[in-house]
Parts: sequence; C-alpha cells; structure tokens
Amino acid sequence: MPHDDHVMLESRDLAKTYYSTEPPTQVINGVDLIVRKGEFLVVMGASGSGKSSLLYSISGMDRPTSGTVFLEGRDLTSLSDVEMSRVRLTKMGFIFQQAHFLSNLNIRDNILLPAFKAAPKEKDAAVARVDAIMERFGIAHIKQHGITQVSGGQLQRASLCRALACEPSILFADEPTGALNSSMSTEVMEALTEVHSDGTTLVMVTHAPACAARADRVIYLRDGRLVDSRQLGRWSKEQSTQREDDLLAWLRKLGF
Ligand SMILES: Nc1ncnc2c1ncn2[C@@H]1O[C@H](COP(=O)(O)OP(=O)(O)OP(=O)(O)O)[C@@H](O)[C@H]1O
Repeated sequence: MPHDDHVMLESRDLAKTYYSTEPPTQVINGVDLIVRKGEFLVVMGASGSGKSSLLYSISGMDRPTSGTVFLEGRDLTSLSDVEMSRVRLTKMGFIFQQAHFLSNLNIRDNILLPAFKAAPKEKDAAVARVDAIMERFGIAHIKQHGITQVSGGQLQRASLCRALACEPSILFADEPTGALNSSMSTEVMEALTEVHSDGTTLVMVTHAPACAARADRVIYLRDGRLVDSRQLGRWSKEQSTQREDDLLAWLRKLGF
C-alpha cells in the first residue's frame, strides 16, 4: 500500500502477548491505528486495558508479538534493535509519569544527554537549542539545580524539554501528569498543548478526562481492543469545560 504523506504513525493488526506469565497474557488484540501528522491523540481505557502496552509497542520501546508499525511509512517492526534505538533517539520523544533523571547531573545536563548522544559533534547547537527550550517552558532559572531541588511540575517540564531536545517528529507520553497535583498537572498540560500547536504529533496515555479533553481525538481500549474513538477537534480554552463534559459523557457510556 503506498504511504500517505499525512500519516505519521500506523499500526496494522497489532498484537502483544506477554509470555512471562502462565498462561501467557494477550494484552493487545488486533489494533489498527492511524495517527496523522500534527495530531494529538489520547489513549484511554480502564486500568489493565493495555494502554501502556500499546504505547510501548507502537513506539518501539517494546516489540509487538505480531502486526506491523510504520513511522512515516517506514516499517519499524523490521528494524534491528540498534536501528530501532536510533529511530527512538532521533525521531521520538518520551515522557513518563516519573522523570527518570540521573541524580548526579543537574537539570540542564540531564536534558542535554540524549541530544549529545544523538549528535556528539554538534554539542554547541544542542546547548543553544536546550537553553531556548528551557527558557520557553519557564525553567531556565533551574538549570543548575539538582533533581531533588525542584517541584514535580518543574521536573515534568524538564522531562518535556529533554524529550524535545532532539526535535522529535512524534512525542509519546505515558501518564505524564499521573504523579502531579492539579495545578502542576495543568502546568504540564499547558506545555504539551503548546508543543502540539507547534505541529508536533503527540500520543498520550491518561486516566484524567481533563487532560484528555485537550486532544484532537481520544481512542478507547477495552481488553486490548480498540472499541471506540471520539473526534474532539482543536482545543480552545473557552470550550474546555464543554469539551470535558462531552468527553465524560462519552466515557461513561463506555463504562469508564
Ligand atoms: N511485562 C509484563 N509482563 C506480563 N504482564 C504484563 C506486563 N506488562 C503489563 N502486563 C499486563 O498486561 C495488562 C495490560 O497492562 P498495561 O500496563 O498495558 O495496561 P494499562 O491500561 O496501561 O494499565 P494502567 O492504566 O493500570 O497503567 C495488565 O493485565 C498487566 O498486568
């Protein structure tokens, strides 16, 4: 099938079974998904429905058991581990619930690490880029701080800066606000909304309807199957309450 230039990521008949359990657990079951360039897609579903497993399988953090994943038309499932690592480093950004920063490095050096690894000969350019990103997301003043000297919201904004340091085509976020209080959560969602407005494609797993309401589209998983999808269109602050109410009504119908 020829590649459609508007498609960033596509999975076809994706399945994932964990064989470490007895009996093996099939957690993703025949997921066909298309993420368009510039789209902000949210994955929702009950706990254990397979959201993180889907995110890991489509982002090359884990290998699906069967099916295919294409990033801008390139079959990721056929890549070697080394090739896949390179794609993750240069084309993808990741944010998790916890920051996973090194405690012996300050915030800025943590953010710089992947950029230095991706292009060791272009360190000056990486420093300039990272300084600009930190300025933009309001954390330039904590550059030299250790990771225990900043708030949870600042640390997640630092995670976002690290994820953006290599200018990824697509950003994957797994419960990025899961460990934050509501004001810090809003802070991080504001930053993600900005990243999306810049044109970055975003795929985010969340349990929080208020965070999901910022997406262009929400998909719903049940027992590893994609059972429904809701198009929300572009987020705007004025319509945020209405969007959240609509989304909640849809989620309740699905048994969320
Ligand atoms: N490495 C693993 N080995 C075995 N089983 C796993 C593994 N990772 C996840 N599972 C199981 O797969 C199922 C789906 O897990 P997953 O984390 O993808 O769901 P989720 O929807 O993201 O859940 P939550 O919302 O609680 O984070 C769960 O039953 C989980 O226990």
